[in-house]
Amino acid sequence: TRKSRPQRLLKAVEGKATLGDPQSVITAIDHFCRHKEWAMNVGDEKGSILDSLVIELSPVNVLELGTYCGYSTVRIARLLPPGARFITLEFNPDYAAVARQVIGWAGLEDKVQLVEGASGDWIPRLREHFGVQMFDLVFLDHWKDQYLPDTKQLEECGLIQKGTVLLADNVICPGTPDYLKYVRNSPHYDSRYYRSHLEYTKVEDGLEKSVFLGF
Ligand SMILES: Cc1ccc(Cc2cc(O)c(O)c(C(=O)NC/C=C/[C@H]3O[C@@H](n4cnc5c(N)ncnc54)[C@H](O)[C@@H]3O)c2)cc1
Ligand SMILES: [Mg+2]
Repeated sequence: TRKSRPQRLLKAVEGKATLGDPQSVITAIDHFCRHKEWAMNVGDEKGSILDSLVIELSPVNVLELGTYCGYSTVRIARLLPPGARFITLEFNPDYAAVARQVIGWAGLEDKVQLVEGASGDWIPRLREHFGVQMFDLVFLDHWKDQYLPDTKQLEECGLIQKGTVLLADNVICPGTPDYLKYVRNSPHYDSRYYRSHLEYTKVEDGLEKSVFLGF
């Protein structure tokens, strides 16, 4: 059967990137998505905002919701300090399989734990299963209507504590109106919008950074 778009994206990485070189994997994916086939990676423009926030935060415990092909996983993992722990959740087995290979091609498999499953099932189990107490950074990039319920579940499980930074992709396009209203109106979050564009296009989109201030 015809290869899927993620499989074609992986072929582009294998054809163009240098094994063990994360930047070449990022460049190969961006080139593929800009010149061959668009794909819903955070992309180079929003990706550089993500990079600067990861560098500034230097997080020890990171959670990503929605691995897809692993593009943002590689962007984040390549900047993490030694000893950091990075868990990324992906419930589509085909996407997870591609992401494992993309992460492996970047040589970052030792920095990332890709968990195949749904965020709703796994969030309540992260503490006892991985021994993680709280997350310094959560990158939300999965189904847009899942951002709010998953954030509330992370709060309830005590995985969001004072200082935790939530970084949400696509708050304009496709948009996450209920999530945005929640973090912007809540007295427990200090929220800020980083204006950018939908990956590989001129359409407006952006990232929302929300710092949890404690209960
Ligand atoms: C109208 C319109 C359409 C598309 C766009 C363009 C556009 C631009 C973007 O940057 C986008 O992120 C998106 C977008 O829809 N992203 C959804 C991404 C899902 C991935 O996450 C996985 N997943 C979804 N729910 C869960 C879950 N609970 N637990 C674990 N994994 C989950 C899926 O298996 C996918 O791997 C779309 C713009 C406008
Ligand atoms: Mg996105």
